[in-house]
Amino acid sequence: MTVTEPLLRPAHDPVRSKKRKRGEEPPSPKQRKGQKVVGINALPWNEVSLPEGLDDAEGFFGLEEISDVEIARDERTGRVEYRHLKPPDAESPDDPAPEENGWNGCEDSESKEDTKEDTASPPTQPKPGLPEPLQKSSLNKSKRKPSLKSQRQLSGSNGFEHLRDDTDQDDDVSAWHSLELSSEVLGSLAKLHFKEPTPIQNMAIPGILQGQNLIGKASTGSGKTLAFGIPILEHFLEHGNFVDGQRCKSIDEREDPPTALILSPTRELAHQLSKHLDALCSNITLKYPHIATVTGGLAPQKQQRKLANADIVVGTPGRLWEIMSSSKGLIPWLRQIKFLVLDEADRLLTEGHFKELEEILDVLNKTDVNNDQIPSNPVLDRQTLIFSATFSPSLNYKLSGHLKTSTAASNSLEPLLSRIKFSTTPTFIDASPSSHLPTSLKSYLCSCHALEKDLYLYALILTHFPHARTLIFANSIHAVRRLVPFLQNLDLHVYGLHGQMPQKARMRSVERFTAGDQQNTKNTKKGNILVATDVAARGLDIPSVQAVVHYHLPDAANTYVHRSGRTARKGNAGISVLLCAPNEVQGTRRLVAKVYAQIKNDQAPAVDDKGLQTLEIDRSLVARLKQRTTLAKKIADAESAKQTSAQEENWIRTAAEELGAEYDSEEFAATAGVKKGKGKKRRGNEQRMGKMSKAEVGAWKAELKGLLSRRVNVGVSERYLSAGGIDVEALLEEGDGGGEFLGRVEGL
Ligand SMILES: Nc1ncnc2c1ncn2[C@@H]1O[C@H](COP(=O)(O)OP(=O)(O)OP(=O)(O)O)[C@@H](O)[C@H]1O
Repeated sequence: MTVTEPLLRPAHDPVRSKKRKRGEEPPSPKQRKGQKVVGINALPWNEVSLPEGLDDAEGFFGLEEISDVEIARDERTGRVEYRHLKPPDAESPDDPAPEENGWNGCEDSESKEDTKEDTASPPTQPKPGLPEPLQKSSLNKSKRKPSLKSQRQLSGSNGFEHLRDDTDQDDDVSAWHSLELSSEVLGSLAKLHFKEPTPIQNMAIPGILQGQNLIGKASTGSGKTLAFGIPILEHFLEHGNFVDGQRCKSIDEREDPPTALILSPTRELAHQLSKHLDALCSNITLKYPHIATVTGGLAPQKQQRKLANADIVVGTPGRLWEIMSSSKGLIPWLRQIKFLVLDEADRLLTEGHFKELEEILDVLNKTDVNNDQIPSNPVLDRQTLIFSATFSPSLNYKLSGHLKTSTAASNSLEPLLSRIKFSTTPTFIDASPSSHLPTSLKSYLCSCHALEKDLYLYALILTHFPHARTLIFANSIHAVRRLVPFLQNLDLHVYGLHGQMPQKARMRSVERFTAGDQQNTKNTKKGNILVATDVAARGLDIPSVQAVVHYHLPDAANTYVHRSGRTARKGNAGISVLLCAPNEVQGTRRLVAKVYAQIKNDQAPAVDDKGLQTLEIDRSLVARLKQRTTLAKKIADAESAKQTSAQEENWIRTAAEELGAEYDSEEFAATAGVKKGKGKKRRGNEQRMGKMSKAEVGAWKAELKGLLSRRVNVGVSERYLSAGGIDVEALLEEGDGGGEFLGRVEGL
């Protein structure tokens, strides 16, 4: 039987076949020839794109289809087999197959799907006439043409598009030669324009290639991902399952264990790690490893399918454990990995996060003498690699000066070492022994009244980085939900990110924030803002984030390091500003001093506010912005209160209907206001705001629009001007159309 129409596979349904269309030719023997019979998971499934509004509703996110599949039953074994009939030249341009040696029936499109899944905008088509880096490269002996697949894997809005091969010349990568990497990997590094290894890469790669276990510390944005990614890829290229030089999986994929399992504390970081590794494979065509990303928020069935075919598994512990514990064959298969990587290890190992990781480590380390395939002690057969920018317990102090967790140990690595089993004592590498933060980062503290943080936040954005890509951190989901519409009402480009958003919306926010300067900054000169909880604090590598604002103070010094590390990456300049109420200033200075203190043998650092400068904002300017922020806040509150009360009412109506009780909306409104106890005032306010009529809110909006269209009188005094703190040209320039505040303090 041949399926020529698309065969749809909902994420949770078994495969159903369709008949060949009437009048359609059965596949010719020629078509069949050379096309291998493969397992269902090795077929090149394509994700069905859904309309934007659907998000991942009701499990439809992850729906996949396939066409031109022949399904046959082996008469001898009774086994159902699959053969994909579409020859490579008939593949759609969106799904090109490797060009050489005909179609490889063993290929899958895991990595492509990962990229697609994370990409709201359509993927960039490969550029016509793209140069042939392999032919030009002096390092590559092979004259193979790069496949369209490898070009596509670098396209799309994944943060790596700036790395795409868009030059006529390969970069000189001779600085990598001492690391003795393969020509494939060197070719990829050339394509990525990574001319030389970063210090952590220089220090970590040789040892890992020699088989060491390793704990690697280096400041944020210093290239830790490739420090472990390169040796993993080298191992895969040397030992992977290749037939005639092509990556191949047998029908029973479980026979080929994956090379590496990489664990990350957040979903965004896991997806980013996959893309980063994908980019590293840009020069590798037929031996391309399958990278499976396993995180919460996406259909588990689809991830299970991807897992079965994976060479490198990247995941968050929660979802990975969910899949592992429900699938019998997976555990012995994963036990055979050659590399176990814990990225952001100090976070993964903190209490609360550790439970599922502990389960995973337990089963991965378990000895099994009854299984021939699995080494009786799997720990001995694998390398364990651990990375972070912060390992020191001294950074785990709260503002109050107490340790946040019970990891108080004389030796900072002790807690780690006690929780993880290594085959041999790991080597500890510290690529930034005297600093936790990138040297190109400037840190500021801006003091304001606790109730005026919104106003100061707005003033800060307008006065200091109106055109920048800015990341604002808040400590609660509620604060993110409140700040996003507040800033949007002030005509700023703002997106939100927190753990209660559907995964697809989370990805979209990061993509839009990342793509922002192409979309709007060029045209409107507006900046681009992401308001996030600490889900964005670790590992996210968004290009050109110029400023980080801590709207709420970080809970510990290491959180400060990771949040601030979203800017000033790869030696670029960046600023980090802490918005602080007067009573918080002292504790904050103490906390940041821990970060800046010289670290020697991980002693408790001396209190030292070196590195943290005070940022003053002219209070008379702030006062002039107050009317705008008051209106923006009132509009945001009214709209959110309306939404909340509609949701609550809906919920109560449904519950009443289910109980067969009568529901009176007026009675509900009356009683809701008289509830006593905590939150009564807030509920009262919400009710009041929810009752605002459309006309009243409309009037506020009109008033705010009027204010935003007028320039703010900066009231610059002669003294201020002569002091050189104000950009006079900007002051005299016509407004940007948005009625923005003019003037900018240089030197931040
Ligand atoms: N050798 C190199 N040359 C130039 N750029 C590089 C090199 N290695 C990595 N990069 C780039 O540097 C950026 C930061 O790398 P990466 O995300 O691995 O940093 P990190 O140390 O893991 O940061 P964090 O601690 O915040 O997770 C990425 O955009 C990556 O592509």
